[in-house]
Amino acid sequence: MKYSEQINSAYKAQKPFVAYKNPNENKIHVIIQDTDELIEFEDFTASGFVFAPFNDADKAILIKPDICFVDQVQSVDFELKKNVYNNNEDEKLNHINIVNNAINTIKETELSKIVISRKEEVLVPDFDLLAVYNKLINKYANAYVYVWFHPKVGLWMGATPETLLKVVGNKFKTMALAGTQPFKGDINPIWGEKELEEQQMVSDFIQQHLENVVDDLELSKVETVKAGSLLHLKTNITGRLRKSKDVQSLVKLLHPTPAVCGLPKELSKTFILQNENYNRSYYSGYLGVLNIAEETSFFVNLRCFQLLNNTAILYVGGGITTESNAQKEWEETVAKSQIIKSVL
Ligand SMILES: C=C(O[C@H]1C=CC=C(C(=O)O)[C@@H]1O)C(=O)O
Repeated sequence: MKYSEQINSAYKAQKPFVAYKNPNENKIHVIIQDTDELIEFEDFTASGFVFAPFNDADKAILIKPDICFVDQVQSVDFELKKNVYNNNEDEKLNHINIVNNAINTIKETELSKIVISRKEEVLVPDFDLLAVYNKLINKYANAYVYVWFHPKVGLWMGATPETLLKVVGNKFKTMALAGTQPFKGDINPIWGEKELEEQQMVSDFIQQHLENVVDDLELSKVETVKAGSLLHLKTNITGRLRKSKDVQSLVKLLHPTPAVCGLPKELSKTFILQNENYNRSYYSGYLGVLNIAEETSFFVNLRCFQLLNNTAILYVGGGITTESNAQKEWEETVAKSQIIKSVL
């Protein structure tokens, strides 16, 4: 069977499933659970597909790998929708107010970065799961592109540029991702001080925290990476785990990353939970395979949406520092929302 048939039949039968494509791979992996049991994820020695929320207070879910399947990506020809701008003045004002509040808080406290996000609703009366998923796969080759479904939770889909953690044996990889500018044809553009500093903070944080729990920690030079119509700054980070059970402590250290939460972690998380005025749910959580074929690969749930009846709920955010400009931060979230809107 093709992956499209696997996905369609699991969805129709209301079975929990996930399909994903790793960055720069031409394969779709499908994992299906045979029952509709909602399995809470707590045990890092388990095997399956993890779907974890931003806030640990919410439930992380495990899909059991009862059926596993790999297939080639199907290529599709299509036009991306252009300039699907958000003209909702209330949403804009609300976001700008929270961003200004974050900038003032950073100036007055020991916080140096807070990631502020928002959600946006788009009506999708003729939503076609496979058509949208195939567009995301074909458009975002270097992203991790997934569709996840549980009959007791709902449907999520996304194309994320951020790896939380990849562990094979005792070797691990992670990344420090931050800073955004639109791609205008040059893959090596000049970056502003705000973006360079923001990314450096993320790198420093990861380095300081990992030094105590891993060996041979190495950080690459900062490079520019393309995520659809956007560019980000990234440092690749590699090392060796001291004990295999350290995966759990590594996840605890890294999640939520400064790319989705802020610095210091607990203070920025508290600010987010008290001020964002909505529930991020699984946006900026993490997802991926745990102990399947000796591999654990988790990605941060960015550039994603949730399907609720006939509405796609998109989630977008950006890192705020003292150098931020609230109007520009709003525009950055609008640009990020295009990644999803252009395929809906
Ligand atoms: C929080 C998001 O992006 C993060 C990842 C890369 C660059 C980011 C930035 O420039 O602010 C964000 O930290 C999002 O897409 O919702």
